[in-house]
Amino acid sequence: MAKRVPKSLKDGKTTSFKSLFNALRFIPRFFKEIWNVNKKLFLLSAFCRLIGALLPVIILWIGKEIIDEIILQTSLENSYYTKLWTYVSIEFGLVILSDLISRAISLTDGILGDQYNIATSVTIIKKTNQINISLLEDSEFYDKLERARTQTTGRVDLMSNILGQLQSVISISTLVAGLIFFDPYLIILLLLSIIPSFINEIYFSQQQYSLARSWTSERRELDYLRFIGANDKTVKEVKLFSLTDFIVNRFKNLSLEYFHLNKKLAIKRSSLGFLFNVLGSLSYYAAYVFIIYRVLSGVISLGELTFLSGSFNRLMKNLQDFFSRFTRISQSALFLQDYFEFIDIKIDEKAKEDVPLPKEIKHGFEFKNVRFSYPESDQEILKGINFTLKAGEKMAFVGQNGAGKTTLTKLLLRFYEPTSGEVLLDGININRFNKAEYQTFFGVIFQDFFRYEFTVKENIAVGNINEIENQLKIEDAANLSLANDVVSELKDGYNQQLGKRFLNGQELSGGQWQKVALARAYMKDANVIILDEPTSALDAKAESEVFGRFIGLTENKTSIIISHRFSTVRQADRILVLEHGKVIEIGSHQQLMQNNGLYSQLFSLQAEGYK
Ligand SMILES: Nc1ncnc2c1ncn2[C@@H]1O[C@H](COP(=O)(O)OP(=O)(O)OP(=O)(O)O)[C@@H](O)[C@H]1O
Repeated sequence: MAKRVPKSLKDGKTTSFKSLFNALRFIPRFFKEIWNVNKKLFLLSAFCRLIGALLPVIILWIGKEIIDEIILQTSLENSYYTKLWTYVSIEFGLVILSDLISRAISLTDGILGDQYNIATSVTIIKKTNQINISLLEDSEFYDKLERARTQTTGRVDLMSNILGQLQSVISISTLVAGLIFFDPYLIILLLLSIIPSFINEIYFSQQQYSLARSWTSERRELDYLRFIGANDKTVKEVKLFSLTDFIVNRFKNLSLEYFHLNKKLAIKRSSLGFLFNVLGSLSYYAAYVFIIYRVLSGVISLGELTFLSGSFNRLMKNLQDFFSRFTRISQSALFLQDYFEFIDIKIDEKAKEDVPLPKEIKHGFEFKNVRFSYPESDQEILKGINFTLKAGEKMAFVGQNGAGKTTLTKLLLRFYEPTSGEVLLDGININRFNKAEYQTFFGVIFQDFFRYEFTVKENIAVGNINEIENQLKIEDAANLSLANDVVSELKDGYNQQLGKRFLNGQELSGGQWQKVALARAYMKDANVIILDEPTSALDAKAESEVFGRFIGLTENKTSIIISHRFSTVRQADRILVLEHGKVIEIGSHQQLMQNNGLYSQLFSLQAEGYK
């Protein structure tokens, strides 16, 4: 982990008000997405909110009529209560309707939110798959991905808040209209009561978001520390090396720093918030006294008093909600910006994919003066590579750790582009083929293959997921990689859950996992098979058997094997020896042994070890 530069709110990296408001421009696009997710439900939610917005003022009005009616009837000699009971029944009906509407709103919001959540998660997974691997290794990009991935609840809240805001606007307008109708001066008191706390809210929420955003990579580090500190995969080493204190201290130091900054902000926000609220209550009571005074002087009725004080109270609450929701909206809109910026990342602008992919390889691949450095690294890993891999040839890559063997295959697979030089397939630069189609040419098992915590069957089928229901093919693949031996020992056979994360999961040994992963390479009828140290964890007998089967099966197939085991390597048609990013030898086992170069030295060294 790189050394971290501590951040505070004063480090100039805070998000400005301008960017906060700027983020609001994504809202129409956001609603278009929600609309596309479920049009009917969206309309229903909007309709409920419209009704919900009009109800408060109607209920207050009916309340006023009830009180005025009571006063009127008590002053009459012959009382007549039908009108009064009608008003009471209407108010009762409206209160029930109001409850129904608010429940309907939270229900529709919940369902819409869940559906939108699913849709965005799917978009993020698909987008991540389209993005160039080199970009995935960029830490700034990783932060963006992290924010897009983790802030789904922020986006769902945003929807409720915006719809709630529209509802508030209608409610506020009707209440203000009522207030203006009776006493326009009350509006001034109302504004006085609300504006200071609004400024307080908006200022602090912007500060809080800035803090959270500038700490994205530290929060990622905290997650990572939590992961290595409490995880079945790392527990052995953590215990054995007594790493718990080291991890705990690192976690504590980092999280306490964040906690203190956050605490400082929260305390400031609450204290100022309290002061401004006192100001709000003062204005409310000033308005109340003003209204009572007008009742006492006979200008307005008692019913109107209840209506006005009720309206004022509600308006104050609605405006408070409106403003605090406004800050929440602009804050979550920043999360929205992260999401849209992520899904808008342009994919492979440079590629001119203008040549159709051949059905099969005629001549082979050629590396021409290929040089390569990893993005954001000055170190040149491949330094002018020239060689051909002929159609149908079995080639082995040999060399010491870090020589560049895996990197060579990554360029062949177009995970990265050469810094200079080119890779050709039958004389055509591989960049000119559609990348996704081109990659289907290959069946690859990487050195760091992934151990999916799925069933055995699914673990094998990931090599060609379209064939997941083809049990015969899965079993054939398992036979070739010796995974069938592993399966026969498992309680649930091919349906055995692997790993320890889920119920009834069974962990495998390193070699057993490798056999299962190797079966993936046989699942598709690939033109080229690449095996990067496929047998490193297998015992000698299993390795020789696996490799024998591989040779037999791939007789006419182009293949690359990366291995440190010379018993495997020697069976290849040709062997390419890499040292410090350069090809220093290439030829058959016999030729290289006669050369007496690095290959023959390494071979003899290993043979010595077996004597
Ligand atoms: N994603 C990456 N970003 C930056 N440097 C990398 C990356 N992957 C590998 N390297 C560097 O590239 C060099 C070559 O790595 P590569 O994995 O190709 O070696 P290799 O010959 O396959 O080694 P091994 O036998 O240990 O698997 C190493 O120095 C490594 O540190």
